[in-house]
Amino acid sequence: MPTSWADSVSAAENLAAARPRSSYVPPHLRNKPPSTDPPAHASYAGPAASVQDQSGYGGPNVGGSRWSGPRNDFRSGYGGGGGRGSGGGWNNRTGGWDRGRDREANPFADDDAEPFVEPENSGINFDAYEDIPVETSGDNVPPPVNTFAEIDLGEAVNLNIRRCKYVKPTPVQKHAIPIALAGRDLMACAQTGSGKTAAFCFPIISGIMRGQFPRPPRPRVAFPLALILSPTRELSCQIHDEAKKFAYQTGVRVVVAYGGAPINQQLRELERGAHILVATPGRLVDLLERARVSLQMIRYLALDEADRMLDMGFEPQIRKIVQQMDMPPPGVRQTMLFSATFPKEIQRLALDFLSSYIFLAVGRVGSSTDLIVQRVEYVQETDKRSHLMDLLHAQRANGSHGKWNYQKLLVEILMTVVFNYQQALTLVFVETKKGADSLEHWLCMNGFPATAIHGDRTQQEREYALRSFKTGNTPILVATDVAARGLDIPHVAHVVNFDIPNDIDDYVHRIGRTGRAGKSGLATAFFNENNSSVARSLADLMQEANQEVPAWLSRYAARSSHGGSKNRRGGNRFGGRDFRKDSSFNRGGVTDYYGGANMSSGYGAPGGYAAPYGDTGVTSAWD
Ligand SMILES: Nc1ncnc2c1ncn2[C@@H]1O[C@H](COP(=O)(O)OP(=O)(O)OP(=O)(O)O)[C@@H](O)[C@H]1O
Repeated sequence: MPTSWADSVSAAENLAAARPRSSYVPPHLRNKPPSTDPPAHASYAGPAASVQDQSGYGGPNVGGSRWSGPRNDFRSGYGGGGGRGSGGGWNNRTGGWDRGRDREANPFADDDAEPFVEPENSGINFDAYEDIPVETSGDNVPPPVNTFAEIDLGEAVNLNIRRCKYVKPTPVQKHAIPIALAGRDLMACAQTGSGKTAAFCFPIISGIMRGQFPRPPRPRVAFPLALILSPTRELSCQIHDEAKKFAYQTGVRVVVAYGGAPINQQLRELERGAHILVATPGRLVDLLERARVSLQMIRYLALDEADRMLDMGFEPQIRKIVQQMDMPPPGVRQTMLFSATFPKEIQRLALDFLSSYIFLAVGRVGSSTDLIVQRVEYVQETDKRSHLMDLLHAQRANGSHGKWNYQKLLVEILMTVVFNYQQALTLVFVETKKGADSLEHWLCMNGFPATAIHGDRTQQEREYALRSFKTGNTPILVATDVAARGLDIPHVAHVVNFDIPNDIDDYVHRIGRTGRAGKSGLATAFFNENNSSVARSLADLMQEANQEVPAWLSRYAARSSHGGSKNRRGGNRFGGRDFRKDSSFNRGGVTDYYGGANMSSGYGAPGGYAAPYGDTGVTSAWD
């Protein structure tokens, strides 16, 4: 008898291995009554409605009209049996991608070859997340879980969780997964590196596995059931890689589409069928305009880095994709927004995309994790390069010499990283593409193995640079904000903000490339007069993360708060979480949220987004 979740997964794995091959049940047949071989989980015998039953959630918007309306139409065409005559698509045993499932490449194969692999993916300080404050708001919030065993994700997904070496869910997973499995819309804010990708992927994969959907109506057109949008090509690729691991041998097919790469190959992949499409907005709009993708069967929409996706640069494209094509409206599809930062004006804007959503904040909205040791150095513009060189020299010598010395703590962190991983990686953020090229060149000329990534490089160059950095061949990466969000590079020990961003949220995301999954990291910022507009929010952020704030920075902060900070967060950054709790929200005319009213404000409506960021310096992260 299994005594723990790990034991039961292990037992299930043995069982799966022992089971004869012919007993494999493809996903489109899993909800059918059992023939000779009973399903592993009784709950899998039902359609999506049984998920709600399990959760205990009985809110009006889910149990009632939300699910009984157009969503039922989704399933009504299912069950016609047989494969499709031509083309790809799921539910087709003879002609579509199902044919190739046995040949599904093992996405875990590389992990075994990974030289730095750890015995379990629990992180050095994973328990550091346990005490983190969590806030949820909205109607009938489903209760959190403590273990993966409590969540019925299905046998195949459980096996993949084990293959990922995830021992227990992270706090955002504990809360977000039950909410998503209950069919609820969600706006989730949790710190960088805290496992948000799995938090939206697991429920999507599980929902597709247990759901019943009609066959795609047209050949050569992809009709994904889930769409995951992210702001950069590299992040989309990473989410695709992760999702393929989580979906391995579930029968759920994940396809990625992003700009800068040949479209023909992506079209071929799409033709073979895509349950889950991970995409950057620009390439997706292209595919939609070519009528090679239809969104009419979308059942799940996830926006990763949602605040970035809804800010000025991306908003028109997102509106086009979500509101002006053939995607089902809020309430029919399930929408999930995730980020580490959620400015209130973006929360307000997001109302247009959500239906009676739950707001989840793990830690304070927009805060950084205190696993990252943050240092701010006063460095004049002209001295930045030599200062960086000192810093890199000190790092190369494991912190043991050099005029730059961050005392004992720094040495400890670097030594830990060096001893644990042999190869500590350093990510240096600059503001402009030209600046990235020039700093990369200068570092190389001075004997430091550096490469660069920014929006003016070809996709091939970008991918090469990232690969070379990840593998440790080039342990210094100079980057613009194109690498600021979402990228999960395991051995980044040090993030240097050579140029401090104008937007404190960008700073939060940049430093979040280290100190991930419970491990500690170091972030150094070069501050000077040019950054005074961000002094206040930087000092507040550091204080909140229990970091030492230099006295000179506090003086800058005091000065900038008198003069009025240009930073978009202004005074309310640390004030609240769910903006629906603000009195100004209720005064804005959208008063009836908790009564279940339709919140959609539309363009120019009183509750809509009227306050663009102003000069945010977001020049290089668009894909
Ligand atoms: N339950 C878990 N146990 C152990 N490790 C986990 C768990 N969930 C996720 N991870 C690992 O944590 C790391 C960070 O996860 P992820 O990239 O999803 O973070 P994130 O919250 O999306 O970060 P960001 O805000 O930077 O996008 C990844 O390496 C992932 O494999």
